Amino acid sequence: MKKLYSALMTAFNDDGSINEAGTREMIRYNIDVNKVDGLYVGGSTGENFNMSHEQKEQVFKIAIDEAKNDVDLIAQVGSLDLNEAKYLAKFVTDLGYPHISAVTPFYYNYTFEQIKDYYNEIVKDVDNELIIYSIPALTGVSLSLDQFDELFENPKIIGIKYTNADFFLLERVRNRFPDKLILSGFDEMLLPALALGVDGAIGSTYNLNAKRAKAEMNAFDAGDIDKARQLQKDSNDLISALIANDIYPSIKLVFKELGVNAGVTKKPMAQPTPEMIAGAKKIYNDYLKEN
Ligand SMILES: CC(=O)N[C@H](C=O)[C@@H](O)[C@H](O)[C@H](O)CO
Ligand SMILES: CC(=O)C(=O)O
Repeated sequence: MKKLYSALMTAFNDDGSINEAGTREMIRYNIDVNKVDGLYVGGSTGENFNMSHEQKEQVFKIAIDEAKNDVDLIAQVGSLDLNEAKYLAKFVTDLGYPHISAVTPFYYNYTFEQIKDYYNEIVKDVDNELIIYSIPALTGVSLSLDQFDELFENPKIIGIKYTNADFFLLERVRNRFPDKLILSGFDEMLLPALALGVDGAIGSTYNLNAKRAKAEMNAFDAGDIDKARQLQKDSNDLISALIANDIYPSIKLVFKELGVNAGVTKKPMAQPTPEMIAGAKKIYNDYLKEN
């Protein structure tokens, strides 16, 4: 069975502090209504790279406290501060997170040797398994097939969250590492990723659209490609509208239409404008009301 994970959002108050109740509401909605298989905590969608260290700890605590063992949990602990990444890897492992993940270190154009050292350091002192978070469009770091192979020499590194539109590389990765966990990261390209044999998907829009994505996975597994394509088309109408309205703040605004207090994004992410709020209402009415 392929797994579907929502990339958990963090509900913020207007002053940039964490809205704990709202964050818990989103976790519950994902578990109780979306019925996702898991949550990816502290990723891009969670605005991890906007947060203070204390806020990262707070979110990791809230998520596991609310989700308990109801769904799988992956904690993204990667940081430009390797000591922080190592600390958080231990912190979430002690909290009981079954998996960790770490973004490729970015900004300084590290060599592959330095990137490899970063990953080996993060897992060295923790009894946990790590999923590489590869997102070249945001990090500028593209790993090659041979480089993934070298990272996988460490048995604690078990998979890739593959947020990359390079499907040639995805095919090469899938077939070179049949036993590794490959999770697709671009929601709008779920169907081609399924065709190449990914084990599941993690994404921001599953917060709102998990049922359709699950139905698409099921249609694909049943060999009903026409149905899967129709569902991907419907999803992409929604995803296009969310992107045009500014995706992260808009997912939170649509959550409000669903009765979930998702708070706002943290500055410098966009704060809601009247146009954005109207846009989110329209997205809800056009694509989600009947769901
Ligand atoms: C940067 C980012 O948010 N990536 C997400 C996951 O990897 C995706 O879920 C996208 O938000 C989504 O596919 C829309 O492009
Ligand atoms: C999956 C993705 O969106 C994230 O890192 O949040």
